[in-house]
Order: sequence, then C-alpha cells, then structure tokens
Amino acid sequence: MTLEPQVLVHPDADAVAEAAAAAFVHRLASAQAAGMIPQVALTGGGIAETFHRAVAASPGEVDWSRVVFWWGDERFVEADDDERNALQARRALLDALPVDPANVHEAPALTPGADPDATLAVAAQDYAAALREHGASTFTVMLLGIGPDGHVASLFPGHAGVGVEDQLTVAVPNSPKPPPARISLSLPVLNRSDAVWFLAAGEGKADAVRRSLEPGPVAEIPARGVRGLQETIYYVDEAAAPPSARA
Ligand SMILES: O=C(O)[C@H](O)[C@@H](O)[C@H](O)[C@H](O)COP(=O)(O)O
Repeated sequence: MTLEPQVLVHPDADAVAEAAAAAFVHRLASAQAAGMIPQVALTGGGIAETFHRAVAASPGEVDWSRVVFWWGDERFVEADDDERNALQARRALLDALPVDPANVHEAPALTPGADPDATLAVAAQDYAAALREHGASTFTVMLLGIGPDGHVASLFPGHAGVGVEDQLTVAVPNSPKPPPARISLSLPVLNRSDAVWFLAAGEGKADAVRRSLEPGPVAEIPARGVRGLQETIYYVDEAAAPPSARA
C-alpha cells in the first residue's frame, strides 16, 4: 500500500485521460471481481470531459449496471444547463453505458425560476442525505481536477468550505470559478476514498500541482488536503508535471 502520492507523467492531455481511463476501467473490473459494488465520484472541467470520452471509447469488462456514480462537486444551475457536471458526464459517458439510473446520484439542480442563494443550502443538505442513504463507507475511486489556484471539487483557497469537517457536503455560494453557486463534497468525504486520482494538464496547472505535493496549509492549496486511503495518483501531462517528476 503506497501512501505517498505517485505522479504519472504523459505527453499530453489526451494521453493523461486515456491512461486514467484505462486504469479506471481496470480498477472497477477488479473491484467487481472481488465482489464489490464500486462507488465512484466524477468531477467536472475540461480534462474530466476528455477522461469521460476516453472511458466511453474503451469501457472494458465492467458491469456498468453495478457501478454507483456520485460527483465530487456540482454547479447549482438548472438540470439542463450545459454547466452541469452531471449533464457533461451523461453526454460524454453515462448515456453510452448500460448504467442503472438508480445508481447515478446527481447533486440537486436548481429549480427553474428559483433563487440559487435561497435554495443552495437545502440542496447541499439533500445531497448529504443521499450520501447517508446510498453512499458506501468509501469511494473506490475519487476523480478530481485541480484548479490553477489549487482548488479541488468546489473547495477553494481561503474559502470557509475547505475547513468544513462536520458536514458531508458544502454549499458554496461564491465560487471564484463560475458559475458561483455550487455544491461540493467536504474534505473529509473526498478523503473517504480508497483511490484519489488527480487529473491535470497544461502549464497553467504546474504550479498548483507542484504546491499540492509540498507541505503547507490546506487552506492555501486545498488539493494538499486530499489523499487516498490506499493510493493517490496524479495523472499529469509534461506541462503540468512538477520538476521532481519530469524525465
Ligand atoms: O466543477 C468544476 O469546475 C470542477 O469540479 C473543478 O474542480 C475542476 O475539476 C477544476 O477546476 C479543473 O477544471 P479544468 O480541468 O477545466 O481545468
């Protein structure tokens, strides 16, 4: 069991996504072969989209009807808004797989016409209730992007949500990354993962990746605060790789 983060460097974003996708399919098939029902948390953003398409292109021998899907965070917008991480994942991956709809746990969407600020807190609590009702003790794989500022999911540097320890989810009304209203898993829940896999590509992520591997305040670089119970892997391209990991 390797507890130190591993950094796997690939030539470009597509290679990062393909490598993570192949490992993802293998990890899910292995978990099912061991009699488990894998619970995974997907993420949002550009590299996640590439990853979703790579998994859809090579879904392997996984029984997708027996995989439970969650999201590490979600934008609190209407369900059909292109900004929804779940909608992005459905279009790129889930709609192409024989998933069981009962195993796909989207975070609540904004009710059309409702005020996001007035309904965000309840939505975050509702997602926490779904986790209590349907969530396993640990996620098999937690997929995460990393922002240029070191954010993960919707836990941003200097924001109170990073420090939330006594809730399963965090309501984020003021995300510096648009859209502003979001629901995020809290740091303790992100850490309830056998495997934490970060996906990052491009030189704009190099500083955040490097600093997330260095000791320091989690409030400063939230990615510092997420590590898997069994493994933590950074799937990065050469541009985002820390100097210590470059060939
Ligand atoms: O909802 C979101 O925006 C994501 O969950 C967010 O945490 C994302 O993963 C990072 O910002 C990286 O996004 P990119 O891969 O697009 O840089």
